[in-house]
Amino acid sequence: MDKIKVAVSGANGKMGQEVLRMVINDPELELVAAIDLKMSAIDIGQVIGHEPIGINFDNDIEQALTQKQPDVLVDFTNPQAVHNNVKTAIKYNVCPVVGTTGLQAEDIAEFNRLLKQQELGGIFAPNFAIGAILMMRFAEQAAKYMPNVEIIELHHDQKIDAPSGTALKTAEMIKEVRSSFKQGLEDEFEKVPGSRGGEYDGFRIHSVRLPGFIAHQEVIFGSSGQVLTIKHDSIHRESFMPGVNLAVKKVKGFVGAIYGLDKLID
Ligand SMILES: NC(=O)C1=CN([C@@H]2O[C@H](COP(=O)(O)OP(=O)(O)OC[C@H]3O[C@@H](n4cnc5c(N)ncnc54)[C@H](OP(=O)(O)O)[C@@H]3O)[C@@H](O)[C@H]2O)C=CC1
Ligand SMILES: O=C(O)C1=N[C@H](C(=O)O)C[C@H](O)C1
Repeated sequence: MDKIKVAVSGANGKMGQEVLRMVINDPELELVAAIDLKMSAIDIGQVIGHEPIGINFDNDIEQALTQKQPDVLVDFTNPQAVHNNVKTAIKYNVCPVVGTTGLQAEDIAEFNRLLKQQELGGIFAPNFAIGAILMMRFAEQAAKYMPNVEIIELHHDQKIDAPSGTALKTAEMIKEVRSSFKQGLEDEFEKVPGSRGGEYDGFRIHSVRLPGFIAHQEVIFGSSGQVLTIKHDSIHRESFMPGVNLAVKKVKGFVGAIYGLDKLID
């Protein structure tokens, strides 16, 4: 069987390096391009404790994709870079597997349209960790019975976007099953602006950013005389790799955009 040819954008980032290791260690996959800013100054082989690879591209996604003709582009960059990367991938018939967060519903809709035009599949997953996917599913189930809810997400202090993509996806899933209403007192006021967090469909999302954290989320449900907390912790970025690996292997099997890894799991 032919190996799946994989290009990685954001290759020198925290997630990108983990993806390079995962791809290199899977005999069914072939790493063909590592794309990042200032890439030519870096020995990416050394960065990930591997012999020199010699497939570095300096943020020239077009050159990387035309020269190396990958089957799949895995993108872990930032909310500014991801649009152009995805559109370029689709233009060159490369299936995008995107972990980058900060995308809006309109972006996914546009990617879906472009993917369908080219008869390609694409996966856009705010969280690739199976534990986080279960946490979101359990929260969705709980919200049917306990509609008073708040989300607290906690991440490392290098994270650009807030709330996290995971918190937003959780909120969207809760909104689907919860009758919309505003929680708390009508005349509630904040003595320190922002102290009650961001409001989404009448409930609150809180974002904590501190060194020491990787990626964590609690979904807290309260009702009369009881509290239910559903909590997930990614304590290493390895936690995301089985999900990325699954997405890389499945993305050529359908047409259009899938939003959320839960759609690939029974
Ligand atoms: N879906 C999931 O399961 C997960 C998603 N994420 C998301 O993935 C994204 C990346 O996270 P993380 O690895 O921690 O971030 P990092 O900042 O560590 O990595 C991002 C990398 O992308 C590079 N970059 C910036 N612009 C471009 C571009 N135009 N082309 C190629 N590379 C570029 C950056 O370079 P430079 O530093 O020089 O700017 C950096 O090396 C975030 O959006 C985060 O929320 C993170 C973890 C899990
Ligand atoms: O930036 C991160 O680190 C993470 N980002 C994703 C998000 O925004 O939900 C996934 C995970 O939480 C780690």
